[in-house]
Amino acid sequence: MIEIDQLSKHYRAPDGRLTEVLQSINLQVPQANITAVVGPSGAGKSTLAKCISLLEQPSSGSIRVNGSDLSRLDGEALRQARRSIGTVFQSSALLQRKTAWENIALPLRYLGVVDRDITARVGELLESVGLSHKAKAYPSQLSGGQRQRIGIARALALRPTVLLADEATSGLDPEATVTILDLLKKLRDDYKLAIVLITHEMDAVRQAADAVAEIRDGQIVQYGVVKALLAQPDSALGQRLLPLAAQASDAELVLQLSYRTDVPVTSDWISRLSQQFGLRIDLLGAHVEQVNGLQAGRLQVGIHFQHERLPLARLLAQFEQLGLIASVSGSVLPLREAV
Ligand SMILES: Nc1ncnc2c1ncn2[C@@H]1O[C@H](COP(=O)(O)OP(=O)(O)OP(=O)(O)O)[C@@H](O)[C@H]1O
Repeated sequence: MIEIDQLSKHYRAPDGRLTEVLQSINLQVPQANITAVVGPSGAGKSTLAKCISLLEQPSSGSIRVNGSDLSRLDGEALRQARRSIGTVFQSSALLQRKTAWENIALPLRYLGVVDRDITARVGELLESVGLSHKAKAYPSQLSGGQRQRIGIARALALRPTVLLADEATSGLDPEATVTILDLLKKLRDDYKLAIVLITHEMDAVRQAADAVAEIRDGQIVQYGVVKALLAQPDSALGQRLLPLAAQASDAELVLQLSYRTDVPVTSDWISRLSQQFGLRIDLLGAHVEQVNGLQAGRLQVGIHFQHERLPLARLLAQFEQLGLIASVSGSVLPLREAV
């Protein structure tokens, strides 16, 4: 488990002025969990990654891995501590003149592990990233996604409990991205890894993350469990996880809907509701996907009341029964009247 507590980082410019890059960051990633950190360019993601990978010392605050504070160490203690955190970056940074096998073996060689144990461990790692057949290939003979998988195997060589993946899928094609994200999920489950996934791609968050934190101007401005965010029609992060392009409507009431994650939504809900309450329901936009084995969806609908106006609370309750959480995003009626 990694616990980041009140982490701040500032840089001092040559003229003595301070630039506050991270301010009081709190983030916990338990074992067997992938937490994504998203945010716009310049928000502080790379600086956070450097602090987690112990390349930079925090100005204040702590970073604890399995209870021990790694942020105040130096020398041999720091070298030892680094082993509990594996890192993969955007470019897999493999040595070009060494084979995939030799690249993975490097951290073990530096540590003085005996040859027989290196052979066993590298074999195991190649298998866990699905590339046993590429042991003898050089990086130039591998695809971008395969290089990244070898980079992940190397990051895991010393059996870390935390894996930091900093833009690990940026620049990969969609197919390779899916392979890497599936691999991260498998490693999370097999090795109970706490994975910090730094990314600017919401697709990656949707496909792989259990939780997501949004960082802006050096601060965490939103945090949530992905499953819960997907079921919140009015959460900004949830909306970005399942972005929706909806057409305009002249309906009396426009509702945002999200699938509840605990009740399956039947495909005929529009006709059922329409018939039951004499409504015309226009589907203005929809984004429905499987997310971590769950059917997740965000929809926008326009409601025309054909007969009497149904009280809003009653209508929302009907949606909820059908497995849809609704919130009002537009109404031509004063809402008081609609209620
Ligand atoms: N060594 C440094 N000295 C001074 N300012 C720095 C230093 N490193 C980063 N910064 C500043 O800190 C802020 C955050 O930078 P950082 O690289 O962490 O952002 P980021 O979220 O990773 O952006 P991107 O997605 O573009 O990589 C930026 O305004 C940057 O200029």
